[in-house]
Amino acid sequence: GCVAGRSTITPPETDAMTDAAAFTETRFTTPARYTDEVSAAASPKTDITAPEVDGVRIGTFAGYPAVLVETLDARAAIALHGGHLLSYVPVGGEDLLWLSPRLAAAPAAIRGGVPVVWPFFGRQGQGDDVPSHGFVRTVRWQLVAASRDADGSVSLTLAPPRYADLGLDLRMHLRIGETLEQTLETTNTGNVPVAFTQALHSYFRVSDVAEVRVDGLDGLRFLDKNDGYAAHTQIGTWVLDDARDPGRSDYIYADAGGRYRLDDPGLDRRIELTTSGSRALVVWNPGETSAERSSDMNAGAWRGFLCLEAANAGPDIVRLAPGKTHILTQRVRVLPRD
Ligand SMILES: O=P(O)(O)OC[C@H]1O[C@@H](O)[C@H](O)[C@@H](O)[C@@H]1O
Repeated sequence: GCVAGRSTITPPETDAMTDAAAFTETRFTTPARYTDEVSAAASPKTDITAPEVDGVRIGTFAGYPAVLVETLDARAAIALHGGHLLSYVPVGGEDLLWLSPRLAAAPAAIRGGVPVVWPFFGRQGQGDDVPSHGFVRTVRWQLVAASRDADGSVSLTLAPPRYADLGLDLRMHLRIGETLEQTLETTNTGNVPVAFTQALHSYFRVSDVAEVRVDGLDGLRFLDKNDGYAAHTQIGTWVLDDARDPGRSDYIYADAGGRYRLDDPGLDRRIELTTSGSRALVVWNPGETSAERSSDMNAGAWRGFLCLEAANAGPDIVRLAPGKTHILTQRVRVLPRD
């Protein structure tokens, strides 16, 4: 199809950003509890007590036990499996998120929504012995707190199992209202500094990934994971234009400004994503070839989403001293197209 703009991909400049010596992530070992937690997640529990908060229920969504939220401004569903936001629908609009109609059975990671990637992105800085994207996607989380705010929005706090041997503790906060606000709060509970990576791996629903564009990346350097992490410079808006596979994009943008817009003429909407505590944005779509090998996506499904991942990844590594807390927040809302 014909696209509004084209991103120009320059030849690789330097491999300095992929120099192993520049990366000093903590090498994590799988927490002792992890395997048991994953086995337990294979048979999701449904006997969850609902908090007594207006607009908050416990039910199921896409077959998963979930926290169901309804406010005057939006509806949302959060699976306890993975603490995974599955759906966010502003009132009068359509879901901002894409969720695969062909999900793999639990305890597999859920394809779509907003997977929580923590405490490492992919296997960045790790060995082959750890699961890709960390230790919280495939285990059962707890709902820790829920409240209704003065403006009618609902705030939730969820937490994955506590892995004492990790030396890090994670809490996730969600605020469901006119805007979706999602925060990963990581505390160093040990007595040594920890360097970690992470992402809120949002799958945004689009009319056709080949017809959308992403603003807010112009001039940024990015690492192409499909090209051995070679560094390139983005010129103009992001559009899907990898000649090797027209559907493929696996880019980590560095020193990113934290404000991005996904323009979708087909759905007649613009999604605005703003972030704080994050200097990386990952723009991912598997492309046709790799999507076809995937057991949890229907044929052609890759056209229906684009992942914009608010991340600390690539050169953006969080270094956290004992007792300190890091906060990554994303805010998502729909803007009118003009
Ligand atoms: O299939 P998974 O584990 O959910 O990962 C999906 C993708 O997630 C992206 O964040 C990575 O950059 C990709 O390389 C990866 O393929």
